[in-house]
Amino acid sequence: ASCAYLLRTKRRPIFPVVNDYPLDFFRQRAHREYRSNAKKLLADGFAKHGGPITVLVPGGSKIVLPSALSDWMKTNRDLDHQQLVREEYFDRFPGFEGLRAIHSPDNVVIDMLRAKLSAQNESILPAVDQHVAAALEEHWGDAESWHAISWDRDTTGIISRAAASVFVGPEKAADPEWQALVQTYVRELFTAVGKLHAWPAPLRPLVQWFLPQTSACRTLVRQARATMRDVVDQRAREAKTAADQGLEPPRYDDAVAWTQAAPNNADSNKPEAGDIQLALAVAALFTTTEALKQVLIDIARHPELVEPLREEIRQSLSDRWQVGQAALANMELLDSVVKESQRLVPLLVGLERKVIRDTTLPDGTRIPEGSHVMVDSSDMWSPEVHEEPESYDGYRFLKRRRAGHKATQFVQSSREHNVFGGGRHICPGRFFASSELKLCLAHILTKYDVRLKDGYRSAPIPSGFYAIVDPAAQLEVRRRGVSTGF
Ligand code: HEM
Repeated sequence: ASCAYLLRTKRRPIFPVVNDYPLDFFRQRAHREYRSNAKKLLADGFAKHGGPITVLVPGGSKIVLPSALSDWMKTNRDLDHQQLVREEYFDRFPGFEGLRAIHSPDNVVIDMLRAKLSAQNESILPAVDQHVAAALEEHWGDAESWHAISWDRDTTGIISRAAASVFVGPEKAADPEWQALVQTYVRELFTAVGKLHAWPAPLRPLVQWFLPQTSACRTLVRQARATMRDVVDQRAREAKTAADQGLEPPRYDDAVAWTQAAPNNADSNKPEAGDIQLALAVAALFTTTEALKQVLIDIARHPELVEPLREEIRQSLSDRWQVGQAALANMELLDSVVKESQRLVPLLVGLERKVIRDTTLPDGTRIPEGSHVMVDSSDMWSPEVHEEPESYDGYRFLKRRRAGHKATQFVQSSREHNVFGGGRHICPGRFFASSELKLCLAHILTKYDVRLKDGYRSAPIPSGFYAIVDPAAQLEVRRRGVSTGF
């Protein structure tokens, strides 16, 4: 047994290990504690050691640094987020092209998001607004009596369509087949990644050929590529016809058009249009849907927030439902509510990086190449940062904003709230996520009442350093007697 232990321990951990137990030769207890008790492991570890710690996780170990080292992490070029995605999400496997395209060498996806989905872009908002309205009608219906929604389908469906209005454009945004394709891809891909992690690393390249989820991903990539080739070809034909007739070609304001117009479009390294669409869905769908789900649960649990939010939405959009960036920026209480919901889903770590060459902490400790590092996120629920940190206060960030604190807005990442990461890899989709969420919630709160099923208690499900919003939440809704506008 000790030989097994020695074989597994490739290198001695440089920081104290917080889940190393006597006689736990096969690390069963270490992994169990990590999976179900990580919050306490980290809290106790930092209290005891007062500095960086190591946590044993299935397949290896991870270094967690105190949040005081966030700025060091953000600016350190020896640490890389892309390498982490490459290794931890297996982006070289066939079928995972949608993941690979996020970090394609020409950076087409991230450059496009930074340029086109900034806080300034107004032109995309009407399409998002229109698709959110249509998706809500389709998924939540118009029954004026209380009825349960299908929790995952009827939240994912709205975010997916809101995003598609900007990602894939008018031809496919409302197409149920396309919606099913991208949603299934994201689900199968993340499931496949989880399954692959359960296998020893050397076997994964073989195992991936036999998992049903990876096989589904390969099929879906082929379908996405074929569909998007048709869209691109059709647009090229339209442009040619218009040019032949001396007319202006139709204009498109979506990710298909933006990436086609990218300077290196002719580059043979450029990912296919279908891969780009899948990449956008991989980055945008699960994250934003999780945020919507949690805020819906929190609003249902705090009905006292509903009227003030409705009033703020009414004032921001005016009686004519005038959607624009200024209107969204005026929804300060809503912004605070969404950020507060995000604060309490216990994502225990942030700024995950791979060490791509040996690096040195400010105190001189060397961290070797290949290490997996991240920072502790417990400032989000620390009594030193927040009053009554365990309780939900929708006004929390609004009050902090009015009191002159920094980084109080949803899109602002900081040491105390690093849910969007930071430094050169900071989430380039956060402005869009904010617009989508605000528009969804503006429609939902204006048109629907929401509540949790009587007696139902909901809590996020922790899984190691991460957590998912309650996947079985029972949300009931009813249509109010109000149409769009007011
Ligand atoms: C509430 C929703 C979202 C959350 C919580 C979120 C969170 C994150 C986080 C934590 C990172 C890693 C940053 C780092 O480690 O420094 C990230 C990266 C990224 N996000 Fe988001 N994200 C969200 C929505 C979106 C959306 C809507 C898009 C696309 C429109 C998007 C696109 C990306 C991309 C492309 C990256 C990779 C950046 C890079 O590697 O340089 N995200 N996101």
